[in-house]
Amino acid sequence: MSNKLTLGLLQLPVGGDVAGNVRQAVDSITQLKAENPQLQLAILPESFNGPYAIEHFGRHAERVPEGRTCQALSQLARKLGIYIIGGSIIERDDQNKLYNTCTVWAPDGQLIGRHRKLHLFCVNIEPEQLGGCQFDEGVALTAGNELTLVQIGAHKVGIGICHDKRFEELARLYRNQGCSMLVYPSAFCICQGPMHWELLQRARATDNQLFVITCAPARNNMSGYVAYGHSMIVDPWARVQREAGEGRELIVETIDFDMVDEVRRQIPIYKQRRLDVYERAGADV
Ligand SMILES: O=C(O)CCC(=O)C(=O)O
Repeated sequence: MSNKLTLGLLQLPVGGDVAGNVRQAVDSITQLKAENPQLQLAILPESFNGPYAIEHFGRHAERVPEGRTCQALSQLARKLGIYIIGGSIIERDDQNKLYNTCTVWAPDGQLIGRHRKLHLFCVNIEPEQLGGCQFDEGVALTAGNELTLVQIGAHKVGIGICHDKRFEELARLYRNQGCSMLVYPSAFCICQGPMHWELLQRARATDNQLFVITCAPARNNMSGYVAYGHSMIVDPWARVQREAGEGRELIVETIDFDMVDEVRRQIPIYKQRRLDVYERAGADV
């Protein structure tokens, strides 16, 4: 049985028109599937339906799964018969709290995962460092409290959103629970992107010996928050298998999960861990 999966990364520009952003996502996924009938999974960027900006979050928030973006993704997944990892949207719950949420849709249109970003993005980087970056999602958003593991075909996939990928503990927990792929819809900015984007992705892959996938918005120099782009597929050897540039780009790639077992067999670090020592030293592993 084939252990392969064909996936698409949609590195799309995001503007202020929510309906237009959703239409663009639907049209682009439809086009990708028409040109690549073998496509099984489409992945969208963080905040793909509205600007990634504190003052915008409340304006384009919606209920999950009743909201318009969610319904569009559900119908599209069913129509095309594919999985969709729906980047992220701003979710509003019944207590009016807002979350940065990734929804995951099965080929029958059912919602099979809802990940509320666990680690809210909060940095204050001074301008001397590549122009600097100040952001505090906690001003507007509430953090999630759950891991989100979904089944894509035969494969267990762990979901995180952008800043979540800085936290090795989360990736380790997913690995412990049997994941062979981690997906992080993301939107690093042009300050931290050059320093940490690829490094973090390859680090998570090296530690856990699995595929690590990111999908980012296209760069737009006119927006308040300038995204770095560079959507990327890193394989379980921690090699960059595919990488987008900065602009709008649709990537289709087939990944082979046999590689996960191959790496784990040849470099068996998981079995070599000294849990006895770590536990004695106080680690919660
Ligand atoms: O962790 C970072 O440096 C960037 C994170 C980010 O942009 C986000 O979480 O949206």
